[in-house]
Amino acid sequence: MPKDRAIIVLTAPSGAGKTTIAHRVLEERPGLSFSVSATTRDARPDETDGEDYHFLSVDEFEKRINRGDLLEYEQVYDGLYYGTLKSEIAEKSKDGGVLLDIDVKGAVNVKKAFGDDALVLFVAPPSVEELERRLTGRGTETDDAVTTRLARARMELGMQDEFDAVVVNDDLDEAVEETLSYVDRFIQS
Ligand SMILES: Nc1ncnc2c1ncn2[C@@H]1O[C@H](COP(=O)(O)OP(=O)(O)OP(=O)(O)O)[C@@H](O)[C@H]1O
Ligand SMILES: Nc1nc2c(ncn2[C@@H]2O[C@H](COP(=O)(O)O)[C@@H](O)[C@H]2O)c(=O)[nH]1
Repeated sequence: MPKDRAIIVLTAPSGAGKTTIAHRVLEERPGLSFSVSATTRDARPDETDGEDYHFLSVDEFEKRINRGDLLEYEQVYDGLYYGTLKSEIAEKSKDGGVLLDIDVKGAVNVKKAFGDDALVLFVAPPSVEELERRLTGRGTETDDAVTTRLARARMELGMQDEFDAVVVNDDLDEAVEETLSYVDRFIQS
């Protein structure tokens, strides 16, 4: 029987490919909804406010924290805030399931909050060298930002055993298939 509430989290070091996998999973499973996070970073050229993120000022983000609107939040890189809005989870988790694309510490907090109602998949890059190639190739970060993200990645890779399963994103199609099989099993469990 399908679950009453389903929270699926893709977490990974920056650049491992979780957003790419998340988009493919949402295309393949249209019943799932995406949890649109709030952030204080600037939108990238291909990003849309309200679809990829809710882009907020620091002042607005801090007001939301003080109002208790956030399920979890982190200052992930360079003091930028990223967080999951409770309002994104409340209905979507009951209505076909919700997919979160969040950092590793946030994923630990979501698992603590939701226990068996949450499936947390760690997306691992095939190697740190490939992670660096992907981050550099994406062209969205400065060289300094790539260095910061890689330093954090080394710590995050050491935490992969804390999650429900690890999907190695080497061949993208295979990683998407593996993710879908975990998602389907979880939703039906
Ligand atoms: N299997 C793959 N093989 C080669 N390139 C890939 C693969 N998966 C993703 N990429 C590429 O790697 C880059 C990083 O992917 P993506 O933006 O999805 O990572 P991310 O984990 O969501 O990063 P962030 O946490 O910074 O948002 C993108 O340019 C994407 O096209
Ligand atoms: N703890 C949370 N982390 C989040 C959330 N939304 C996104 N993220 C993570 O931040 C980094 C950087 O993202 P980028 O889009 O600037 O490359 C990445 O690991 C995201 O997964 C959130 O709501 N909470």
